[in-house]
Amino acid sequence: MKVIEIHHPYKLEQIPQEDVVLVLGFFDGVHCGHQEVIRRGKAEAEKRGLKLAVMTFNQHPSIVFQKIQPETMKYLTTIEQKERRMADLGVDYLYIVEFTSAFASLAPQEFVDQYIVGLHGKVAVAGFDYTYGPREIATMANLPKYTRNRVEIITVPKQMTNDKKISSSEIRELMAAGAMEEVASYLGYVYEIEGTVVHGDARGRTLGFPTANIKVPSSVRLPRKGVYAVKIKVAKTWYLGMAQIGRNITFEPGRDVTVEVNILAFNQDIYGEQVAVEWHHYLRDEVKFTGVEGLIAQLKQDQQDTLDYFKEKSDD
Ligand SMILES: Cc1cc2nc3c(=O)[nH]c(=O)nc-3n(C[C@H](O)[C@H](O)[C@H](O)COP(=O)(O)O)c2cc1C
Ligand SMILES: Nc1ncnc2c1ncn2[C@@H]1O[C@H](COP(=O)(O)OP(=O)(O)O)[C@@H](O)[C@H]1O
Repeated sequence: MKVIEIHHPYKLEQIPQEDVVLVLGFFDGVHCGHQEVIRRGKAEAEKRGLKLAVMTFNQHPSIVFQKIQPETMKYLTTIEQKERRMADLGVDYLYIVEFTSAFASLAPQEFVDQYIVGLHGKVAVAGFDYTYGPREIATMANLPKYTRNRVEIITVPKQMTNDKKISSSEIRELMAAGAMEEVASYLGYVYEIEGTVVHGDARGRTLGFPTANIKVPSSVRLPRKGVYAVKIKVAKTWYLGMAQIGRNITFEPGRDVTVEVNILAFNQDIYGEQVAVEWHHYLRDEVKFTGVEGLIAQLKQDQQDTLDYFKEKSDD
């Protein structure tokens, strides 16, 4: 897959000179609904012997339209995660357009001329609610008016599970509730974050439960605070772990939220490693203990609960 980063206006030499099926969307999370749209594009591309291109943005349009501060936006996928999932879905060209005011102010006709026809889109595929300008006029229903027979248009209807629309906002709500199994069923994979192992207060080892403190970019959306059964990938190997997203309230009231993972049956120095954490199951809320004994007893219980959870899952 070739990644093409675009800053409006693009340079002609950036655009591959071949016809493509072009799939449009922001695709935060690349969830089951998104996957369906992209698979539809892939099928159309294969049918016609064309390459598959996807156009997404470097940041969410609401940063420009609703004047949201970029650092407060929390995403389900980083650009790198999105790229990997797109590559896995068989995308040939991934356009990442910088969502700037200049780009946002394109009229629908300009957008279609420059960013669908101009990117050699012979077929445009998007979800039913895709917009490319003012909500009232820049709809999928109006797209033929602007493409004027130059492009075949395929609108993918909303994808449902249990009578609910699969949407990034629904997934964000489930994340805020810690409902990670449901999150996984909507995403089509277990929610995953990536970060670097940094130094903490070196207290974990004194409790008998060393924890890898994971620094994640501020744009990464974390599940609700609490304790989870997780899997963690260290140097290409996956391990079981128990994690806490919290403030270590027993020791340091008021400190920032940290992500820490005690890796089960593991004893290595991994400071500086890039790791990935899969959030499988919410176990409990963070508790303020009156002494370390209570915390240690609870950590032993968490370890057992984690093992039980994964054992039950593998028995299914
Ligand atoms: C699975 C797990 C559960 C935890 N639960 C709690 C908790 O309920 N209350 C709390 O104050 N700290 C909890 N902690 C955080 C410990 O207090 C923390 O790991 C310890 O202070 C070590 O911090 P350090 O890595 O900065 O040295 C938990 C940590 C893990 C890994
Ligand atoms: N089972 C384990 N789980 C997590 N980290 C471990 C484990 N065994 C050893 N380590 C190492 O110990 C470090 C954590 O020890 P800890 O005392 O909690 O210190 P810190 O406060 O710096 O995180 C980890 O970053 C890692 O390098």
